[in-house]
Amino acid sequence: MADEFDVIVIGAGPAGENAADRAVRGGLTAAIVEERLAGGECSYWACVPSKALLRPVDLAAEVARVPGLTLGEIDVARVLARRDEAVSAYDDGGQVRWIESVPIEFFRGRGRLDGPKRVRVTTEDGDERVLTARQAVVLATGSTAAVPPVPGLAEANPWTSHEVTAASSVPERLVVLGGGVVACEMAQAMHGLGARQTTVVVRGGRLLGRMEPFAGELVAESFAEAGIDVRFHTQMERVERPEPGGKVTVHLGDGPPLEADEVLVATGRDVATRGLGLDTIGLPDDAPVEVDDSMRATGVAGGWLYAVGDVNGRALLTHMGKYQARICGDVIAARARGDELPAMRDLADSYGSPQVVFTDPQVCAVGRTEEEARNEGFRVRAVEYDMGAVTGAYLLGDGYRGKAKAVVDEDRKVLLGVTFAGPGAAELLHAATIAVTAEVPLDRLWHAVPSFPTVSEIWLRLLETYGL
Ligand SMILES: Cc1cc2nc3c(=O)[nH]c(=O)nc-3n(C[C@H](O)[C@H](O)[C@H](O)COP(=O)(O)OP(=O)(O)OC[C@H]3O[C@@H](n4cnc5c(N)ncnc54)[C@H](O)[C@@H]3O)c2cc1C
Ligand SMILES: NC(=O)c1ccc[n+]([C@@H]2O[C@H](COP(=O)([O-])OP(=O)(O)OC[C@H]3O[C@@H](n4cnc5c(N)ncnc54)[C@H](O)[C@@H]3O)[C@@H](O)[C@H]2O)c1
Repeated sequence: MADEFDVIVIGAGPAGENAADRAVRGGLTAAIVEERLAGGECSYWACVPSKALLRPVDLAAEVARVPGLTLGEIDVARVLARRDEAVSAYDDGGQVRWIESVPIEFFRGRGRLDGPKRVRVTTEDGDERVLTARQAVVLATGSTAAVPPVPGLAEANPWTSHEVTAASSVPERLVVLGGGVVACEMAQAMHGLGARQTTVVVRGGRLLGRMEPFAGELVAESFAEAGIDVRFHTQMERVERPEPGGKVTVHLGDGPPLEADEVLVATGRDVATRGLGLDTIGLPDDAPVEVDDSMRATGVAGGWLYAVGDVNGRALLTHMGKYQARICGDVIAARARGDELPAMRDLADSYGSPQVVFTDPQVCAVGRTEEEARNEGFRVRAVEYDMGAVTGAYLLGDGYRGKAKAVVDEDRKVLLGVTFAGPGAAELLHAATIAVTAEVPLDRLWHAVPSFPTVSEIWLRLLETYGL
């Protein structure tokens, strides 16, 4: 095996794999270093298993809304088996074969920067090898679950996204800490699969605090109806678990303690930079790796270091990491050829990344919220519409509840952001992403006629509400 490549990527998650792939497509040689499983968090402990667990729960909610259909018991063992299939039973053979077919050289081991353009790889057995990059090193090491310093919490060995997505059984009583995306999705999945007593402990007053407020309100209503107990404005003060794996007692800032079989911590992510050798090149190792819009790390002499995906802290989403990676691989190949192509720049992150939260109701958004747009100084007008009043939504089931909001830049008459919250709303998002990213003028968007009777008629209603 060679020790010298044009590009060396550390981390074979979705971002790392795409960066290496694009560099090779651009005519370069590439190696990728992965300490665990090729495919990264997303494939085994995040997006893929969480959605495999949520799908039956989502479908059960849909069935319950259609008169004449009756849902039987969810066969949890089969749901878990399908999740195992979705994560290839935690075997990355298929991914490694794809990597090698590109061709990208695959190194299993922990990668660490060892000075400019050098990567030290340590295998599980402790063998070491130093690889040298002719053009660039790309950091794509992702992120890990953050565990806040609540007394007794770490000692109680709580679940994080890793354990909950890989669960081999469903706890009867679950306490979830956090009110963000992981907390909402996994509380819903676990509750739907049998965690009959699910309590979500939220320090603030909202679920999904980064999105338009109505989104979290609709999810909270749906949780209350389903019997998920959401405690707002509550702190987790102390946790006790005298027996490893045994019962957990969670003490809150107010009210009686909660008894549970498991605690899930879903309070955000730490970027995976520790021990990566950033100190060998004068960068901090406890913060996201700052990059410019070509994904090149700032403040590194010679400009040979790049960072894509969660590790640069721009947008903690698989599709955005992959997008950044495509830009990164193309830029590295172009610079190696001596081209400096200004078109290859990250524009999408600055518009506001699209995101789908797979709860019931589904929540999806792209661009800026009204509050963000106003804070950034845009002259804004926002319009809202009740999605349940759209014929296509009504036909999806009884009691369809949902809401949509469009945030308009009044100076340019283009959309700055769109949010939908409602059952099945996920597939509405890409139209919004195109409208926001392509800055389609509203009087042009008016001529994009939605089909009857689809939920997409919400577009027509939003534009009519705006005054078109
Ligand atoms: C429960 C959950 C559900 C999610 N669902 C979604 C979703 O539905 N949609 C979505 O877009 N996003 C979702 N996300 C976010 C998504 O998982 C991340 O944004 C995505 O995985 C980031 O990709 P990445 O390639 O940057 O990093 P990762 O997927 O974290 O991959 C990084 C890889 O680098 C390896 N690595 C780290 N350090 C080293 C080292 N020193 N040497 C060698 N290898 C190393 C790791 O082992 C890992 O394989 C979810 C996250 C969680 C926690
Ligand atoms: N469907 C999806 O797109 C999807 C699904 C899951 C995760 N993700 C991504 O993964 C990332 C991580 O998700 P997440 O839910 O862990 O993070 P998050 O940032 O979305 O939410 C973290 C939550 O924890 C709370 N919190 C933080 N510190 C706390 C503390 N000390 N005590 C109590 N509460 C605290 C925050 O107020 C917030 O409600 C997100 O940025 C998201 O983009 C995406």
